[in-house]
Amino acid sequence: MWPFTSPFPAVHAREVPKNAVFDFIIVGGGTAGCCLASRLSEDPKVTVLLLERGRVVDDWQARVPLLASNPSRPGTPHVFLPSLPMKEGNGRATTAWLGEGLGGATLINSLLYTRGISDYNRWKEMGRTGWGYDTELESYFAKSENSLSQPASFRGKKGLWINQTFPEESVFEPYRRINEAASSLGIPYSSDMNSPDSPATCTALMDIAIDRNKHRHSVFKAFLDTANVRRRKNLTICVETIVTGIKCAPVEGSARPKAAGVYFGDAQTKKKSEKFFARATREVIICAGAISSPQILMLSGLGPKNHLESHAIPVVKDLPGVGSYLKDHLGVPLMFEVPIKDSLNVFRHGILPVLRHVLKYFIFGTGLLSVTSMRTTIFVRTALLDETMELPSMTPAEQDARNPQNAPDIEIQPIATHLSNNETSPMDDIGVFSMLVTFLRPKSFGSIRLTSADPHTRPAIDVGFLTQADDLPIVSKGVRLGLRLAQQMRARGYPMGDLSVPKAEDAASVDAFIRETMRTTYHYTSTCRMAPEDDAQPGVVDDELRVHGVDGLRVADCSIFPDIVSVHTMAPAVVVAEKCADFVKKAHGLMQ
Ligand SMILES: Cc1cc2nc3c(=O)[nH]c(=O)nc-3n(C[C@H](O)[C@H](O)[C@H](O)COP(=O)(O)OP(=O)(O)OC[C@H]3O[C@@H](n4cnc5c(N)ncnc54)[C@H](O)[C@@H]3O)c2cc1C
Repeated sequence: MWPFTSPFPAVHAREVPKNAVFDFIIVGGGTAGCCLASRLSEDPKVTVLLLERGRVVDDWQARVPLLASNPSRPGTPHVFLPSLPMKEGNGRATTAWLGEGLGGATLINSLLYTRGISDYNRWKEMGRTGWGYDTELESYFAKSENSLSQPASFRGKKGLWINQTFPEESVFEPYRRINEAASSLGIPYSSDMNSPDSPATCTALMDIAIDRNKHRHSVFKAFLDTANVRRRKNLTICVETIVTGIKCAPVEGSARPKAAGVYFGDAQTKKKSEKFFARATREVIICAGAISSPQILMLSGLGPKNHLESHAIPVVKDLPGVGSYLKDHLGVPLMFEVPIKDSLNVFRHGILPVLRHVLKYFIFGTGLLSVTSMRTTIFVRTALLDETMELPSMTPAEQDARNPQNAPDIEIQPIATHLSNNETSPMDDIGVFSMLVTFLRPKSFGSIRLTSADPHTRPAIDVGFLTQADDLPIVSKGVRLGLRLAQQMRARGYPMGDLSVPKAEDAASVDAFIRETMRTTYHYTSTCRMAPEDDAQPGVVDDELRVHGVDGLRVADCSIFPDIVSVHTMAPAVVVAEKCADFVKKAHGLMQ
């Protein structure tokens, strides 16, 4: 039992034998990569190499749900990457945050498990065969999860990845108060927002990926459990290793090159001159996330021709879609002063609250440390709201969560702390409650571009927020909904002072506030879209995630989303991996 468990069986780049050969090589041991490595290595006859840039992080702090997501904690496996200046955001940058370690973003994220339903039916309407929700993806969601709280038959009970709800939402008074406020505006409550029968516009208690011991259930812990990995002699996990490119070799008698293997090196930049290569006899699958997957493709000569030539990278295949359609959910934080006991900042007020919650966690598995900072949420299709931000009664057709027309376009995420980007803030010492007004259906898109042909240099991130005119009015309505919720909370006697809100509620003041405060919510997608090459926004992979024009090469992570989903992106990333595993097994005659 932890802390006496044996160390995780991972190796480093220089320990992989020279000219090693594997059936499958997976690039990136993040959310999708861990799941895929687990599925492919279930078959002892195939060999799998998983290469991950970050470390194995499995100390006690990494297991405590709340602590692990604190970037100021030394040892948090993450990187911050400032974006390019936002043209529509007064030239400010926003900071992308990535989890870098075995488990990827699930090492540091809020663990909220949201499926999205109509999103996949929209993908199907866009022409993506095999990606609708009901008959095509629901079983994959169920396969990966073990839902401890939700009884419905479409929720998985035997999967490796545990999630549960925490009925203690009232730990923070504002969470209970905001739900009451939403209800007073006519927004219905859903007991399982992942149900196809839930109203699409709703408030909900979230499912959170936390195990029975109240430990963070990252995909690393779920899919690559130490004992399991030890038994799998056919799975090699290589960490602190950066993949620098894919070798695409010509194939005799074919116009299409084949992915023959992977170049990699030590992720420590000081040792970057050491170079290694491993050969893949069957496939290479890139799971490096929506920021890095397009970077790796471009470094390998797969991307927009002119861009590759500008970095003197020989073009293997002109793929204009690589990195070209980055989508993300922009967030606008509204912040209010509340009593300190109702805020996570209570931890900064003396040792007693800290001791109380540490004891509660380690003795009973309860208290603030046992859950991440979010518990409830509000999803709204703003077109349904009237001018006063109230929701007139919805028809059954308007509530149908399967219908893409009904997908929410705004989420109001209640968070019991401030959302200042500064390392220290005057708001550290007072009670703060934030509503992160999150825009779920952007038309705007940005891009990922190389800044150098050196794989150790991070790419340029242009988030592209609000570059399409249709987006701002919806974000503005979302902000006004947030302000109306605050008004309702106050009207019911909850003391809230304004800390960061628009100066006034007229359109100009709200728009100015949005431009001054908008930021990423870390849901990067669609940089290697699943779409045909001749799509209006050219695709990178086909409906079975194979890279156009190259054999033996797939991409499987959030980058392949044909369009961003209107929920959080962790569970959808896992479903992409589950689906990819079956594509691969089928293609190589490995289906049981
Ligand atoms: C702070 C934060 C909070 C979030 N909260 C939630 C939430 O509560 N719920 C939710 O649903 N979503 C949340 N998200 C989003 C969600 O977690 C991610 O969108 C999703 O997990 C990404 O999965 P992925 O497989 O595409 O990429 P990742 O999980 O990012 O995995 C990519 C992996 O590839 C590795 N890699 C990259 N480049 C290389 C290379 N060159 N060589 C080798 N390895 C490489 C990386 O180190 C990483 O481990 C959050 C994200 C963040 C950052």
